[in-house]
Amino acid sequence: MATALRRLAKCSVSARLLSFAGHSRGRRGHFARPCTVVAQRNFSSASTMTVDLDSSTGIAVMKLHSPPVNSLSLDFLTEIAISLEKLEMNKGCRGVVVTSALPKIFSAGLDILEMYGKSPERCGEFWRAVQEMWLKFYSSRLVTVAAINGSSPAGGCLLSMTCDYRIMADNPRYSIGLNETQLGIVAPFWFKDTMVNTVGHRTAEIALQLGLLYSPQDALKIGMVDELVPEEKLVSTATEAMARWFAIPDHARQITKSAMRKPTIDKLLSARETDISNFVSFITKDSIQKSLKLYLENLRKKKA
Ligand SMILES: CCC/C=C/C(=O)SCCNC(=O)CCNC(=O)[C@H](O)C(C)(C)COP(=O)([O-])OP(=O)([O-])OC[C@H]1O[C@@H](n2cnc3c(N)ncnc32)[C@H](O)[C@@H]1OP(=O)([O-])[O-]
Repeated sequence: MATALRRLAKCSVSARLLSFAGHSRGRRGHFARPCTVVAQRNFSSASTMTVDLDSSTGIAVMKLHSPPVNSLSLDFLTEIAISLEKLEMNKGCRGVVVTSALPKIFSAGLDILEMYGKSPERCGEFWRAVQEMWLKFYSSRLVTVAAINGSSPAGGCLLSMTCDYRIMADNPRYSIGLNETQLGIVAPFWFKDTMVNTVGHRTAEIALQLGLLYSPQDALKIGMVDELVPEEKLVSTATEAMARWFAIPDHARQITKSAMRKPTIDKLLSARETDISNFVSFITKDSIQKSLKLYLENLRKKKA
């Protein structure tokens, strides 16, 4: 299953390059044949998520469902990327709302168990999937709205920041931010760039160094999220928000999105392999493995 998913994901990379307005030719200078995707009105992609496309509105709702905390493992990242790819290739789809099917948690971020005690090869494979998920969302032709219905640390925050618009449930028990330094690890340059593009350089500098997690109210103040609503109104508000974006001709909006995001995307595309080897040599260091072990133990103690 995992191998099949990853094979499909490779096909998906080519499709992303084909589908994104403004730069449809891949960096390697060739067109690859897109994957064949059967358009469906409503479909479930896998047990770890549901994707429902309303063909009357063109809005798909992607609900993440990987208990206990929607942590982003290699397989889950691959499934998310493939699901977005299928929607990209469906002409009836114009926008996607990303949310969680789990109570209180949007996503706990990258699966720490994918970074702890794993072989360098596996770490490299995992990191490529993280990159792929980011590339796919950040360059999506679709209008993407994150409906953040729970805590969203680190990679969860990153996923939401790849979207065009973020709406969070107004619950002070939830938090959001890039807290990597609290784990003794470092957000790579493209996490940092996404944060800078979202909240500005100075705020990102403080937030990243201190690994800050913000309450929804504070996240709204710094522009990490765009709107707060009561939790029960989250998905309906997200679909309403979508109408503002749909009112703009798709091609004009897509080319503008590309112009805003292309330099950040190109920076990763031109350094993908180096970024993977940097990650692998960093994460497999004894000192970093010790930090992760300690963090995992603390998570478990907190639970006990
Ligand atoms: C360079 C790299 C960049 C890195 C980027 C990242 O995203 S780094 C990621 C940074 N992410 C973070 O720092 C977030 C850390 N997580 C949290 O802060 C909290 O879990 C929570 C607020 C998300 C949910 O609180 P809650 O009280 O509702 O739930 P709970 O706390 O009781 O956890 C339930 C179970 O899930 C487990 N588990 C949790 N997260 C992860 C994970 N990411 N992965 C794997 N497992 C995880 C937890 O150990 C426990 O397992 P057990 O004991 O049942 O075997």
